[in-house]
Amino acid sequence: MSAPSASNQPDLALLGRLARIERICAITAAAISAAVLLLWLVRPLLPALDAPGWQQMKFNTALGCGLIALGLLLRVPGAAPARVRATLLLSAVVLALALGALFQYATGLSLFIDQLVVRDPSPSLPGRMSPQTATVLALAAAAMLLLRRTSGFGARLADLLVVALVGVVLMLLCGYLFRASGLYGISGETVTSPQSLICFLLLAFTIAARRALYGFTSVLVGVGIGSHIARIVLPAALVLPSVLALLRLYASENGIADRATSTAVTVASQTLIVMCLVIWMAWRINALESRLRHASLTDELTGAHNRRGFMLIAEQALALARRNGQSARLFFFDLDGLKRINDSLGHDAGSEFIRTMAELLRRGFRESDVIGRIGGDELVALAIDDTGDPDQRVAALHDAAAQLQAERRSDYPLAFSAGHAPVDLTASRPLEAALRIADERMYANKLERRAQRA
Ligand SMILES: Nc1nc2c(ncn2[C@@H]2O[C@H](COP(=O)(O)OP(=O)(O)OP(=O)(O)O)[C@@H](O)[C@H]2O)c(=O)[nH]1
Repeated sequence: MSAPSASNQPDLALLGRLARIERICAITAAAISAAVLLLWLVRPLLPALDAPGWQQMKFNTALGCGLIALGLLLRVPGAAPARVRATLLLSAVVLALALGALFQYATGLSLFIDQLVVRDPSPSLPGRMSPQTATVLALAAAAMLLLRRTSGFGARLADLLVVALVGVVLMLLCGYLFRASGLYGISGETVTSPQSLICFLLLAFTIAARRALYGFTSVLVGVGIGSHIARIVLPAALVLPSVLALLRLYASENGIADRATSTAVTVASQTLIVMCLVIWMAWRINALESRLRHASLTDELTGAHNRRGFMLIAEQALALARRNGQSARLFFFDLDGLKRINDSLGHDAGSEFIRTMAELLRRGFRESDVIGRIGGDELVALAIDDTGDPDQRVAALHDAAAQLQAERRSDYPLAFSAGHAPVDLTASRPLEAALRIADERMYANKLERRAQRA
């Protein structure tokens, strides 16, 4: 995995909510497994419990689910090393049980693990978990063993195991939903019971969510734009195919529509929904991108463009002016005595001075002119098609500053030095050249004002 970027940082509030849901899922799976284990243990004493149903979940399956759930409850982030070791031990026991069952199916040999604790009255393969159940438990246990790997082969294997686990459990769920019995029971004796399926769903969700702290699925809990979009689109991607397929099944089974019609309607609806989702995603990404773009080009203190924003927008304004045959003039302002104000009245007063100057420029120039703060106390304005006298404009700004100072009874003079230069639109780098000249003239003005004060 690549190094975590700012966008991949986890959303902590979301992680907190997810942790609560994980806990509920793990506790529910543990409770179902414990109930089934208890029934198996008391069954010899209470023959009435021999009614079929609950026994479909074998003792070893319930034990495996219970141990995985217990491991998830013990191995919360930041758990003590002893708890981590206990979890690894529990996972290893489940892995051994599951692989043992698969070995028995593959070889026909018996490892005597099926009825190790309780006796199962089933006539065929008593006590043996189904192959698909053994697969789920083996994947879950192996994923638990590698749950916290963040790099290298172990991390990739953990991610692969989690994807495989979710895939197998989804296959079982869809088998039930669409009555494709071959998916959840190869034969009558090797059926995954509904109670097992519920446990598998809860455990697969919890393991995948827990892995989100360390691996592939971490993108789903990040603060970035991609994570945000994925969180909204993923539920639709998970649920939509099943809902449409179920509707199609219902329509054709109840004679509402023939197979061809229901297929056509399903495909058309799916296409329409996916199309709307893609368009919505594009809108959302563009909106988030422009917010980011705006933030990266804006000076937080004044709301004017920062240096990068000013250069970008001013270049565009100049290109337009060149095309329209308009003139342009650049004004350069530098606050007087900001350091002294900072030192005597505090940084907040200094920042307020900068904000006030930006406000004065906003009022003194047209909305279509480009205003920016390109340095600590340096502000600039690009005036397009400005036919007025630039010195008069600067004088008007000094007057406005003096008036504001009187109105606010400001503790310091709202004083600034200014320089301006016409932008030569035929030059190779007109903006940079005008900035340099206007800066030099501003500095000359600053020396003049200092000399006047002295
Ligand atoms: N409060 C505040 N101060 C800032 C900010 N950015 C830069 N400064 C300060 O502005 C001061 C600028 O110092 P100088 O360039 O010497 O400018 P000056 O004190 O206005 O001096 P003259 O330009 O010669 O009048 C520095 O002390 C910076 O730390 C800001 O965002 N807020």
